[in-house]
Amino acid sequence: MITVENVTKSYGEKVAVDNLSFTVKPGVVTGFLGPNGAGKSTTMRMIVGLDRPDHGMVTVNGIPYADHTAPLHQVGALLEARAIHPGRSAYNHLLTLAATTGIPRRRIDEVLALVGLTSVGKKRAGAFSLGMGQRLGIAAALLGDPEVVMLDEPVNGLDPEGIQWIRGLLKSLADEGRTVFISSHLISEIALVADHLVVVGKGKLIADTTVSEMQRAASGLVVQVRSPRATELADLLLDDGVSIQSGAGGNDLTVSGLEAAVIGDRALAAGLPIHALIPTEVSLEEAFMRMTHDSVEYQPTLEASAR
Ligand SMILES: Nc1ncnc2c1ncn2[C@@H]1O[C@H](COP(=O)(O)OP(=O)(O)OP(=O)(O)O)[C@@H](O)[C@H]1O
Repeated sequence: MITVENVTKSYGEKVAVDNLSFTVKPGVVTGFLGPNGAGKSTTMRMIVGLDRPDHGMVTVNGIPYADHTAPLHQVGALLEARAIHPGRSAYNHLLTLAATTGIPRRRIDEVLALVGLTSVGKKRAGAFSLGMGQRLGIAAALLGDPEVVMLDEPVNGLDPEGIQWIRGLLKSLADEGRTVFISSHLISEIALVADHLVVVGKGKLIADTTVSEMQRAASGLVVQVRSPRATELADLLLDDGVSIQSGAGGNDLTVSGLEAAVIGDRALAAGLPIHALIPTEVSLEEAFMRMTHDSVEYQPTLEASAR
């Protein structure tokens, strides 16, 4: 279990994490999602004590990381900045980590097998592909047989087979009762591997939800409506948070911000006929973009996005 409570962290004037609170529970894969610069890596660094909150508290299994007597058994982390000596073999890289933390040698063979690198364990890590490098990073994170596994952008750059592999691995770690916490700035990546989502933007919590709830909430809110009295209906529905676009024929409306049932009820109450009422499927990408639009730190300028 990871608990982040009212955490704020600034670098100079820049507020990287802003009064953030959430809990990551054991037994499920939780995705940590947000646009670039949202504060994900900063939060993860605070979880493993590489950075200190200015305010608030971060605990792992009830106590701050630094206060654990055997922290590698508590949290295994793969953070973005990986330091692997390119001339060293995968085995020796893990041996160095194990030796400095009192982990027995046999565990190295176990984690190499777990990530599918047994046959290349003696090869130079410098010759590894991106996917093999990711596997080695994950092997290092699992070395201490940790209760909490935390990986920063683990799917980044993996091919479909690699993604499928990591999905299976993360699910099996969660099924063993571990806490699994992974970050990404792409919802398409995280939806493939996570069940629960913590969404942040500009250092603040935007949503603490499941992938399916997020899809459902976003999907229901764009509705295609057809009515021979569309203009009157549009006037009736228009309100704060509701946007309406008219179709070319004059009878069609695209209503965002109201559920189909509410539109139907209001039309009935006003005696306006409805000929079609169709909730539109919104992709997860669109749901995520809507949710985080105001929190994207580096918006493309109109000129750049038009190019
Ligand atoms: N050591 C630092 N010094 C100054 N500013 C920093 C430092 N670390 C992070 N920041 C700033 O804090 C904000 C949050 O950065 P962070 O790396 O935590 O975001 P992120 O969500 O992990 O982004 P990404 O998806 O791009 O990795 C950014 O604006 C970043 O520039």
